[in-house]
Amino acid sequence: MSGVIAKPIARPVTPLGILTKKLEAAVKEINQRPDLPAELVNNINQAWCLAAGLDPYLEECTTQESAALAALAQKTATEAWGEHFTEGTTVRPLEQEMLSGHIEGQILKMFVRMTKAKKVLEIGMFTGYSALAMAEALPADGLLVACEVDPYAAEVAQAAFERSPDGAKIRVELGSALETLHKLAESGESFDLVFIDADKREYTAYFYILLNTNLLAPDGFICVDNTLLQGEVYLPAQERTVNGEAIAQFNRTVALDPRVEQVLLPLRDGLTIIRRVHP
Ligand SMILES: C[S@@+](CC[C@H](N)C(=O)[O-])C[C@H]1O[C@@H](n2cnc3c(N)ncnc32)[C@H](O)[C@@H]1O
Repeated sequence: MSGVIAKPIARPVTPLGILTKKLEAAVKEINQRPDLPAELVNNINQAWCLAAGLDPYLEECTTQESAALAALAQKTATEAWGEHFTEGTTVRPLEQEMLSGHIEGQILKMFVRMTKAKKVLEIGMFTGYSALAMAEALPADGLLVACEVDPYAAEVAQAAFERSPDGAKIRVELGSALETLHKLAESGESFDLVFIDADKREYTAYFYILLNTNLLAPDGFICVDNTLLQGEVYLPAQERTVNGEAIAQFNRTVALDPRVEQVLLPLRDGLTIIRRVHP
């Protein structure tokens, strides 16, 4: 026995991951077909190499995550999330694929540094990977408020925060994100950077609360995860899931709102960056 805990393989949850898996299946198939034209076989093999090589190359060229983040990613990957839900340990069906991870964590961390944010709001914390990544870039007197509805996920996150020198900058708000946002707005809180990553069907409601109150600081930025929703937003509308339709509507809402400017980055499952426009 090696003593190493096996890490379950994560299923692909990004357009690139799904594309790579489909190309891999096509490559297996065509390589057993000597009758196919060599150019077709070559093109499909090259397409697979292009797709499969991108994420590992991004990993290779991006600053390594801290030991605390690596340990948290490992802990999240080895939790029995399916059993936790059926046994009632979690109140929501959670899965390891929800964790943003190394590249997105480093991007969010970079945004905190670039914007010189001192107060960050995260809507949807899960086990705390993105919260801790952003907290690592905050100044010593910075604050990150993280909203999470699941007590077990919050417990895993809190344990990781206590093991990190940057964990003390994080305040967890347990409960429904919408209720927490109203409470924060009523108490006059304001944030330089907001990361939206909770219930996809509530994204538009989060967006409106942030813009209609002072929760988003006048020069603040909003980062929104999963705005490509595994490609569903640009694939035929009749094949969309409920979440896919919710994100497609959210993207339209943002695009039509004259109070903001935005860009959708094709990073992982899509990351939209939004800024309030000053007339
Ligand atoms: C995709 S995960 C967040 C991943 C995390 N940001 C990260 O990068 O590791 C979404 C989280 O939002 C939480 N969530 C979903 N709906 C929520 C709600 N209405 N209020 C608060 N949290 C919610 C889920 O329990 C889950 O932990």
